[in-house]
Amino acid sequence: MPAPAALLSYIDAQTDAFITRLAEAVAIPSISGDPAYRDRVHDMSNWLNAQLQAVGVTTKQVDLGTHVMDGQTLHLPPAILGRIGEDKSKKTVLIYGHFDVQPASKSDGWDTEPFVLTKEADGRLVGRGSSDDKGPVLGWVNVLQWHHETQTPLPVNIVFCFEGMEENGSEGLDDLVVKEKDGWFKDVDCVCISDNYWLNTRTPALTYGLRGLVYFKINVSGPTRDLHSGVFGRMVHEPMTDLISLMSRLVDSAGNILVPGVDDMVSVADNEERAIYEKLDYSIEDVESSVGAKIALSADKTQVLMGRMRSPSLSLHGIEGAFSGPGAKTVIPAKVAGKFSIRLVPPQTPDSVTPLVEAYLKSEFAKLGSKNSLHVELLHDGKPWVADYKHWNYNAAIKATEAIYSQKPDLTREGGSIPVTLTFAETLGVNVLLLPMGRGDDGAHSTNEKLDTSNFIKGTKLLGTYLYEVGEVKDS
Ligand SMILES: C[C@H](N)C(=O)N[C@@H](Cc1c[nH]cn1)C(=O)O
Ligand SMILES: [Zn+2]
Ligand SMILES: [Zn+2]
Repeated sequence: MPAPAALLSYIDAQTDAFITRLAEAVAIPSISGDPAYRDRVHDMSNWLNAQLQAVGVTTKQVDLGTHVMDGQTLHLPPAILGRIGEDKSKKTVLIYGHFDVQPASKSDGWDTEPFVLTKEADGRLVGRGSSDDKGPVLGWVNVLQWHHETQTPLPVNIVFCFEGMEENGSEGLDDLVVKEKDGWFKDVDCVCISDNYWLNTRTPALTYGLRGLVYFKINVSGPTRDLHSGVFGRMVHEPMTDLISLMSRLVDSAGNILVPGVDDMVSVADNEERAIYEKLDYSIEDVESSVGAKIALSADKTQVLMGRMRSPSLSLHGIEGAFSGPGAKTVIPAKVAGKFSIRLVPPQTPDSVTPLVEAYLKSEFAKLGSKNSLHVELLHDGKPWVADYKHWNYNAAIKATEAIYSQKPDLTREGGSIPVTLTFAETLGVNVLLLPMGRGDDGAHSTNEKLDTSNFIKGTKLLGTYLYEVGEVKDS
């Protein structure tokens, strides 16, 4: 049965109400990576839990214990497990999403307040989390609302798993999935995650791969306090000088990873594999308009796409403890910490890459002849994931996309990471599908993050239609 026409017209009619609900969600600054905002992530868990209950979902909030961040012991935000439908004749879909967000402040260069959802004249809904991942999570709630109000049974049983630590390594969630394998997650037939983006701004996508991640912090320390550069400059080893030197040895300007062995783990694409990327609807203009500058690493679109989808990448993120304020402070910082991460692709794993990075940093540091101290920390990690896109779960999503967008979706691999994806696939032994709602230029993790109203509304219809297509699947 296709999605009922009444559901689709209800979604259109509720556009303003759905945007108002998204605005409420965006207004809660649920930044998981900043201890100062941890209570707000808890608030967000409570808010979403109430929204789910209001549309008929049975839920429980699960305490995931504590963890240490920046030297502080913090309570992890409770995950939300939900369930609606217990009909043994129907398939059971596990839906995952996250309600935490990346940090954002106006001073980063936002044109509007990041935690005030602002509707632009062209339909863009601008605000932190609009696309990653509050809009998609609320897409599911929107679909349930019609079923609840009209007392229409769902075409499938749904199990939900929503978390508030995805942007920081999904701490505690893997253990919960393993623990609930034969409990809450018993009978799950497939997984659907809406937490990534189309490749471009035109073509809907289904995603069958994610890169993994190892995120490092390299601490360099020396003096017991910050020093005056006029008094101590050229008298002592300076931590920042050592750190910059180390960080400059990690990656070159063409994106090559300089840690020996890391790039070599990945085979070169043959012609058959290149053809997959050649066929995708993408151009150098797409990447350059998304980033707002003509800075693509190559003029060859296939090369650029493979850089994101099937190659590892190393990015330098920042330096804690470095002077970054206005003015010209003549300080020698006493201790600094550089942060960088490597996105991993098969066959790389955190276990195979981490020792190479640690050994390289230690040997390069030794070459500096510095008397400062180096301490390398792995902050979090996740394995890469690739799925079988010939599975019925993908066929259902292809049909749903054609029904809503009258277009065949691109089949993509995502450059980002969602650590729990592989855990679902391996622990539950089921197929996982990524069904993105937003466009490639949404600016997730960036300033002025947005979700287009049309993507929010059509994306809601897509999620609903996908459930009806899964409900139609007869085999396995
Ligand atoms: C793709 C997903 N929406 C996402 O943004 N994932 C994050 C996960 C992460 C890991 N460490 C910090 N964040 C990402 O890929 O960066
Ligand atoms: Zn996300
Ligand atoms: Zn994210």
